[in-house]
Amino acid sequence: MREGAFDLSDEKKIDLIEENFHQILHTLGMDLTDDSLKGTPRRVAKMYVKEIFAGLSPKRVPKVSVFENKYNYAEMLIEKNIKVYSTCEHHLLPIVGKAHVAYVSNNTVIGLSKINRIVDYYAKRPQVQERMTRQIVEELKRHLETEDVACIVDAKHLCVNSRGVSDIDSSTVTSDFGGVFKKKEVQRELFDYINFPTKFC
Ligand SMILES: Nc1nc2c(ncn2[C@@H]2O[C@H](COP(=O)(O)OP(=O)(O)OP(=O)(O)O)[C@@H](O)[C@H]2O)c(=O)[nH]1
Ligand SMILES: [Zn+2]
Repeated sequence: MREGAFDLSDEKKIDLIEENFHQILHTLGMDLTDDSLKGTPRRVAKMYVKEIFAGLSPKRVPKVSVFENKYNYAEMLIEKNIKVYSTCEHHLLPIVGKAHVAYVSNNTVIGLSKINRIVDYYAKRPQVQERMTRQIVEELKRHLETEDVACIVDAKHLCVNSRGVSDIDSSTVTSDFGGVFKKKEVQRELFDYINFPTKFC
């Protein structure tokens, strides 16, 4: 991350990005007096700062309370099919997919939704999938005070699916296996749970 980037307020960032997007669209020959286009530079700026790149701001890191594992639950816990909406940093096109996160408690547990929130926080940046996968695991290791954390991400990159090589069906799988998840038999158990057909209706 560039030094000093956090010194600017969100409002200032939106103003500057708006100006630059105005210039980009103008250069492309778009008529920025047109009703439907004239708000676009500011809309894009707001979307970057407040939505799709909101995870660049450390003040938005999810607050995670940890609890003692009073349930004496000693097996792996998996939060699966977590939605991933991210943006590839090479082309600024969407990355859309699912993350599956697992951990084995070292006497510490966290609220389930915090896992989804951590995934979302690191997704909301210009990303590469490999880095995002590792960041999710590192953040959870820190809160849970254990190495026994794993994350698998399966996502479609629109920069691959909709332009360039234009391969609509391909997706990218990344994984990070910490501690006990380095063992093949533990990974197999994790894959079985992920592939378990969860149907509620
Ligand atoms: N490793 C990795 N590569 C990615 C990710 N997202 C996009 N890419 C790739 O980053 C590469 C950027 O390569 P360049 O050759 O600089 O870009 P380009 O000329 O537009 O490449 P093409 O996409 O092949 O047209 C492309 O191969 C993308 O598919 C990611 O999350 N991880
Ligand atoms: Zn890309």
